[in-house]
Parts: sequence; C-alpha cells; structure tokens
Amino acid sequence: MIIAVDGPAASGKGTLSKGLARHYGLPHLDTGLLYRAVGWTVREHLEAADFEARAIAAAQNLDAAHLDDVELLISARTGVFASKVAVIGPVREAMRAYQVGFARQPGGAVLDGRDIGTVICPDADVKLFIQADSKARMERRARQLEARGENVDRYALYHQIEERDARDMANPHGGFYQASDAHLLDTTLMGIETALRAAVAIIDEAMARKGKH
Ligand SMILES: Nc1ncnc2c1ncn2[C@@H]1O[C@H](COP(=O)(O)OP(=O)(O)O)[C@@H](O)[C@H]1O
Ligand SMILES: Nc1ccn([C@@H]2O[C@H](COP(=O)(O)OP(=O)(O)O)[C@@H](O)[C@H]2O)c(=O)n1
Repeated sequence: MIIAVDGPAASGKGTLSKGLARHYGLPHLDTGLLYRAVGWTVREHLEAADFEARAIAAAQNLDAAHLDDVELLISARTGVFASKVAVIGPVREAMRAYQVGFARQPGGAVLDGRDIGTVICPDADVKLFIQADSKARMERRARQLEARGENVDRYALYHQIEERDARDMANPHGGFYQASDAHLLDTTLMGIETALRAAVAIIDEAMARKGKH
C-alpha cells in the first residue's frame, strides 16, 4: 500500500506519516529531508552566479541513504535553503527516481512532502492533504524548535513560514497542490493522536472501498 501525504510547512505531515508507518508497518520517507540536504550543501552559495549548477550537482550526488544529521537539517534556516533549491527543475528531477523507487518497494511505503500525490506517486492507494491554519502551524514549529534549544522569534517565524509557503505554491516545477483525489485533513483543532486516528479511519475506509484492506 502506498500512502501519499502532502501539506504545507509544520502542518504535522511528518509526525502523522511516522505514525501511519508504525500503524501499518510500512517504511517512511520524509522527502523534505532530501531538499533540506541539498539546500544545506549549497547554503553558502545562495547569491553565487553558479548557484543553480551547484544545487543540481548536489542533488545528483546526494546520498539519500545517509541523511544522518537530521537535527541540523530540520532547523528553520535549512527549510528556507530547501525551498530555494526546490524551485530548480533539474534538482527535483534528480531526486525523483529515488523517491519513486522508495514508494514502489514491495509492500509499499508512506511518503510525505509537497508533491507526493501529484508528481511522485500519482497512483498512490491513498492520498492525504494535511492542513492547519497558519497560526497553529507557526506555534507548532516554534515549540518544536524551542524543544531543541533554538531561540524563536514568533513574529519572524510566522513570516518565514508564510514566505516559504508562498514560494512553494508559486513553484512552477512543484505540483504543490491538493491532488483531486486526495483526502483533506484539517488538524488545526486536533492533537497528534486524534489526527492519527482520523487519518487511519480515512485510509481504512478508502482501502475497504477498493476491496484491498
Ligand atoms: N496535530 C498536531 N497537534 C499539535 N502538534 C502537532 C500536531 N502534529 C504535529 N505536531 C507537532 O508540530 C511540529 C511540526 O510537525 P511536523 O510533523 O514536523 O510537521 P511537518 O512535517 O508538516 O513540517 C512537531 O513538533 C510535531 O510534534
Ligand atoms: N516533496 C517536497 C518536499 C519538500 N520540498 C521543499 O523543501 C522545503 C522543506 O520541506 P519540509 O517538508 O522539510 O518542510 P516542513 O514542511 O517540515 O517545514 C519545502 O518548503 C519545499 O520547498 C519540496 O519542494 N518537495
């Protein structure tokens, strides 16, 4: 079973996807980490004339099996670098085969990101689009960063998330929109466990309707 989970920054798609992977015994890929790793690699060259070429080379040489410095990759700044390399078509293309291969492994997988239901796994068995209002998302990300010891300026974080969402939505290579066959799950008023239960209910019903589960 392939489960595609998309949604904007800090909507909770990663947490939910990990929970779904545990629940269904499937492997999970956080595709945002791939973009974060490439963004981190070229972070010192954002203004360079050859920024795009460097980002493409970094994507082509990314060893996705070794995304080990997750703590570093998850920082707020790295999210901004990630969204800057994510608008470069060949960067997305370079990482597509790995993601598609991960999804197609025997038994299936859970993938989360921005374009899973639209570009990477258009034939996924179930697609979820996770939403939460901007303030809730900012507060979740703020607490997540604070728990790791980062100092958080909530005003700046709110604007940074809005700006990143806007860049993602305008991404001409992105496919960052809710697939027509995706189930919308708004978690603004849900805690983590409630959101997971709601997602499992959606998936079980969708699979039962297909006669697959
Ligand atoms: N439904 C929820 N209610 C409250 N906090 C949540 C919820 N879902 C996720 N979180 C918390 O919000 C933060 C961001 O979640 P994460 O899954 O990393 O989001 P995303 O992958 O969409 O960026 C994490 O600290 C996570 O524990
Ligand atoms: N499938 C994906 C995943 C991430 N991304 C890009 O990578 C950035 C960071 O993604 P992420 O999922 O780690 O970010 P959060 O939603 O966790 O804040 C996003 O803002 C997108 O620009 C993408 O373009 N396509």
